[in-house]
Amino acid sequence: MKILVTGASGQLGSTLKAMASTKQTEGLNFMFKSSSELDITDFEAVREEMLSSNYAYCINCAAYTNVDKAESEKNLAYQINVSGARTLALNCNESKTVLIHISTDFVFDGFLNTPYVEEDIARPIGFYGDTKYKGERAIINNLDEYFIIRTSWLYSEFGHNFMKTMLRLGNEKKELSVVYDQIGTPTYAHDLAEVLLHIIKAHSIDYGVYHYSNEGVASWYDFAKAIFDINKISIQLSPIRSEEYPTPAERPKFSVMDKDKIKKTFNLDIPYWKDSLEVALKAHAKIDI
Ligand SMILES: NC(=O)C1=CN([C@@H]2O[C@H](COP(=O)(O)OP(=O)(O)OC[C@H]3O[C@@H](n4cnc5c(N)ncnc54)[C@H](OP(=O)(O)O)[C@@H]3O)[C@@H](O)[C@H]2O)C=CC1
Ligand SMILES: Cc1cn([C@H]2C[C@H](O)[C@@H](COP(=O)(O)OP(=O)(O)O[C@H]3O[C@@H](C)C(=O)[C@@H](O)[C@H]3O)O2)c(=O)[nH]c1=O
Repeated sequence: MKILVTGASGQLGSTLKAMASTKQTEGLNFMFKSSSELDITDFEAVREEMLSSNYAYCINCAAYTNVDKAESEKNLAYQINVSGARTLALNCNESKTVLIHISTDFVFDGFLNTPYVEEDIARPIGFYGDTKYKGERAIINNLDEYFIIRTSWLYSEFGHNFMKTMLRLGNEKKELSVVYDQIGTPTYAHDLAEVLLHIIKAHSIDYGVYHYSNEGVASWYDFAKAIFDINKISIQLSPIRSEEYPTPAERPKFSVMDKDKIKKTFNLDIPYWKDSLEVALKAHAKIDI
């Protein structure tokens, strides 16, 4: 079975690439395309790629993910997250390829105080979230056979992410302040990638929108504290309010997602975020020597 992976050099793409040589992916024939090899905003290039190979699935790991910069690079963020998603949907439709697309908890405004379900109204408060939501709509309006997986606070040993930022700052600084009034759930990219492979191997036709993160709830402060505790990094860590850490983009105060739908549909047992963090930190230590 042939699978196209777009945005292959990013965090999730690299995670999938690392898994592609393991037993877990036997029988799956991946074609990994980085941004320079396949630009998802180039309609003709995507069309040619899809029509020339008989892909059963396309996993779209390509995205504009810089939340703060998206506020000033609106055109670029829109092109990648909205037009790119539409281009993939139209071409998947033509070539009968199932699209697995990744979206975000940042489609929600964060005003709820119970976990968001898939049917809750998306009302993004930042431009990144806005483009990700419009990207979801572009897929839903142009394709029937899709899985849109909304995930949150993705981290891993690969690419740029909060875990790696904290490890770097933990080495450089004696004191650090991290916001404690934004609540969500960290997600280890490896756990998410396993779910994507599970959906493919199950040949599922339960198309639609799903929420997936690790289990449990944390603030960014809790996440940072766990990273420092597990790695025994001694740093003076202080909890602060978002107002004390001004950023160009506002982030939702509460973006915990309810995972009942994905758990029931695919019979999943989801790891607790701190258990996965320990696994990720070990994996990071291995590649960092
Ligand atoms: N990171 C996070 O915390 C979260 C991410 N998500 C979603 O998960 C998905 C994967 O995220 P993640 O792996 O962290 O993201 P990354 O930013 O690590 O990777 C995105 C990749 O997309 C590539 N890309 C950018 N523009 C294009 C283009 N026009 N054509 C092809 N490729 C392109 C980038 O290439 P280059 O570097 O060359 O520009 C990069 O390799 C995204 O959809 C994101 O929105 C959801 C929730 C949380
Ligand atoms: C580095 C740092 C960040 N922060 C705050 C800023 C912000 O509110 C929060 C998270 O910081 P980051 O900017 O690293 O994370 P951010 O880019 O906002 O992460 C988001 O990325 C996108 C792609 C998503 O889809 C989301 O699910 C989410 O993972 O931590 C501190 O309080 N202190 C610090 O020293």
